[in-house]
Amino acid sequence: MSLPLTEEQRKKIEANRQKALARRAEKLLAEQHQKPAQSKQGPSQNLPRDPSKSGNHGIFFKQQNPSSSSHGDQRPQNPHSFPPNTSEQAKGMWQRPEEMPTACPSSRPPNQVTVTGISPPLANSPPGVPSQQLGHPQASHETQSTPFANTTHQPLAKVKNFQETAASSSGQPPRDPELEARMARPSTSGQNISGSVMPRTEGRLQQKAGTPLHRVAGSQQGRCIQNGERFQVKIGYNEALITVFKSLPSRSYDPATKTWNFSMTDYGALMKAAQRLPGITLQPLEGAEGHVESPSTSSGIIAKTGLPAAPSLAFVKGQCVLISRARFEADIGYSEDLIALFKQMDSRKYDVKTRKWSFLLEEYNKLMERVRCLPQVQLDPLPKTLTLAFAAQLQKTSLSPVADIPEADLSRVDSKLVSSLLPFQRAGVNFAVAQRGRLLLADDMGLGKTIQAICIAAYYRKEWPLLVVVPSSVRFTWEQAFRRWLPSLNPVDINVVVTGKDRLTDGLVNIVSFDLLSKLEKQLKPPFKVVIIDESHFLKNMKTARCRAAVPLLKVAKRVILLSGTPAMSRPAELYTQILAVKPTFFPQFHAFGLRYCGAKRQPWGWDYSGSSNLGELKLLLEEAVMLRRLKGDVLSQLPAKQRKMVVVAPGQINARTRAALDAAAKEMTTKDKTKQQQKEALILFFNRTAEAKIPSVIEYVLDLLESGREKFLVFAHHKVVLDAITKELERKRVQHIRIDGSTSSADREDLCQQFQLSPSPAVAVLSITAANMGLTFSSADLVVFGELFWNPGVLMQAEDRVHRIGQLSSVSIHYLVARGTADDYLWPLIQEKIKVLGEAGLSETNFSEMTEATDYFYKDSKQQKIYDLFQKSFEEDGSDMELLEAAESFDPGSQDTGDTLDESTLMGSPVKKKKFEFFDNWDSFTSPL
Ligand SMILES: Nc1ncnc2c1ncn2[C@@H]1O[C@H](COP(=O)(O)OP(=O)(O)OP(=O)(O)O)[C@@H](O)[C@H]1O
Repeated sequence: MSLPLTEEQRKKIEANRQKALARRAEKLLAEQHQKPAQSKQGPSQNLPRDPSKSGNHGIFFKQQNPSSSSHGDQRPQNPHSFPPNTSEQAKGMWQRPEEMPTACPSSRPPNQVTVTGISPPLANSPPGVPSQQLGHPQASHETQSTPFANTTHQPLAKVKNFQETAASSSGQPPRDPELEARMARPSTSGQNISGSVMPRTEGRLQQKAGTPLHRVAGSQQGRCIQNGERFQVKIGYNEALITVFKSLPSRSYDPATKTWNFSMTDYGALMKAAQRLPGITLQPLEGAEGHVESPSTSSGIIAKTGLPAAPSLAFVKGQCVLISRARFEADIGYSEDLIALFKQMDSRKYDVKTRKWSFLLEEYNKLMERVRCLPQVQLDPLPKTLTLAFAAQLQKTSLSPVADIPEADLSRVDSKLVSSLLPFQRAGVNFAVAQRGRLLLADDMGLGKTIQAICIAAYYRKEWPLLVVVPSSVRFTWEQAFRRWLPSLNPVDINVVVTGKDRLTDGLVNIVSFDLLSKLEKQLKPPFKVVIIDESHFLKNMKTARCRAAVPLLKVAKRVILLSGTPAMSRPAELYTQILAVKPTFFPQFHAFGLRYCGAKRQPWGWDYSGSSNLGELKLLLEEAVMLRRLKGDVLSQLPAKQRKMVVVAPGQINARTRAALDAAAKEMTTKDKTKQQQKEALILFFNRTAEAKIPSVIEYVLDLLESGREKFLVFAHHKVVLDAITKELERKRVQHIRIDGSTSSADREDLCQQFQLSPSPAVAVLSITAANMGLTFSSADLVVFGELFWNPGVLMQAEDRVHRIGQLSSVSIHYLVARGTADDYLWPLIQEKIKVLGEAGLSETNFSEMTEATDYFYKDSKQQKIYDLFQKSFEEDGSDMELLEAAESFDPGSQDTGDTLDESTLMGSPVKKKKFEFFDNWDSFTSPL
């Protein structure tokens, strides 16, 4: 009597049984591999029928691979894209060569062999062999020579039959039931092959469909490794696996490394076979997981129907993408015919890294014409806009990697302006003229977009009146710039629109803010022919009133000069309105633009355009026909180390009570019979009132800078009340900032300074002119804003040098905010005068008046002269500084009897929406012309 088996023994026996089972399966595979002919005629009715007996002589059909496109669902989504006479092919019907459409020249290269009479099941393109998706040149090469002849795939097909039967009956829906139904013609044997009918020879393998094979204990693990255009399998010895290896046509054994390697054409087949071998775990190639089809795909269909496995009737879909000024790429999955066609192109190039083919644009039309003759291929053309923009390259009239831009004739423009243009600015004007006065000038901040825009506009002076739309904080700066650069323009012809009651067309040059423009929309008829839009990214949102007012105006204008250092802060969608303004015909509908460049996705709630796609191509298109962008680093050698700019801030923002208080203080200073002390007190009051009056303008300017994408900058002010107001506003808007004033301890100063220096996100350093003008390094910023002026230029320059110091790699921009009708009227010329003197004495290397638009800022009438003299005298006397400093520190507007408290509603309220600047940060990492 035998003892009952222990649990352990039972397990061991079961494991052995499974092993034997597996061995037998592999043996069967091997036998079938070695005797394909017999197996076809053997007892199993499940095996693929011999096509030579099926009346399919002279078969020639195109390869399809339902999963070969790189665009998701690769099944023919648009039946209309097929030529009608090829619909049979699209349905998976086999065709004789003589039945092939003859309208198109054969896309097969002359050396391609069409094997007749043989249609082995998994010949060169087994359905589901994923390597075909990879567009591998070698794959195409190999498969061309013996398109359908390799019968050694049959055992693999058998493996598939066995495996896929299980999978397909395990509840997985077929990938394309329609296609499956079309293909499932009755087999000649009349045998309906279902998962439950298995070859008798498989013995125990005749398990019920859906019953998975058990993995045996002690499983073997290996991995696939890419090796150039082939891949290698690293795994220990396994008989069944070797059998599979030997069944693959591209196999090669390297005795040195004792490893097998294969062409990518066999990757999918191998992985599938390996997946089903008990005890074998093969780690796929990195990034190639998706290339192994699920067992329910077309190969599974063959297993079920018992049809002679046909070469796959794959449908490949893709698109053309521009990759340089001269070349385009076919972004599409593998198709043998397509590769054959590609190889006929003289300018073809294959990129091993991306596995994509590219061609010169001059071959574009030829290629597209021929691709149209491949019914299983849908290669979407380049957008029409691109073919128009690159027409010269398509017609082979220009293949230069950079656009040739002719020198514009600027003889009609003021010579003062023309002679001041830096070389890159001159190139900018040339580009604009070459674009017939329609462009987006997207130079980095501080590169002098203003001087270029004025020059471009002046080139079209005959077409004026000119409209200049700007953020309200810089209206007067623009006025000054016109005065400075176009001396031929009579100042009375410059019309700065300040209120909704002003006329928009009063001047030859009309300067208006975005917000007023939308209010004065009705006055835009007849339309302006020449328009400048400063900070054109303000138009990025089509839904805003400013955009609705500006875009129609720009579409009909003859010349459109858009200026922005940050045309898009985060995504390509933000560029749309600006492109529309410059080139209204390019993408008249946003959706087309969104599909191509915004990675548009359909969501349950509608389309999502917040992504990005084909950015390299977008960059090329913009550079060719819309935009010019230079970064500071590109032109650094042409830039001065410091660029100063006087920003005339809006007097309209000084409210009536503050204005009255200012006027009263000014009157005090000029009233006769005042003692020296009384005059000084009046001067201090004037200075303090100025601080108070400037607060809304300073805040508006700072917020405009943030909205324009300025990430890190310093704001200097003198009065505590101004510093308080700025920090309060930054807190309100949740903008990161630090503050250093007289009350900050030395230890804290260093910490705060470090915080600012290391901050990766936008940050503002709010600093006291007198308490933070030395000993601190803020070299991570390249912009300094002076919200207030200070009478001592030495102190200002020291403050400027917080950013302009060792560690600073860029040219530094300095903006001085100057308010008309305030103490600034006197302080600014005073500062310039002092610097001039210092310069003459060799003590200062810079001259403010040469660096700014302020040359004619100061209008000296007798009263102003008197005040100016008083300022000059007071600040030159010993001790005045101290008095003023103390007075400033103790100044509290609430305690003065003006009744003026800071009303938050008067402060600029535009929220700082977007701080991170990503899209254009990466601009230069996109494809650049070859
Ligand atoms: N060729 C030049 N000659 C003299 N000064 C110049 C020249 N180009 C620019 N500047 C000065 O450089 C400063 C910055 O120029 P501008 O304000 O036009 O730059 P921007 O590109 O518009 O910058 P942002 O984007 O910050 O507005 C101004 O003070 C301007 O006068």
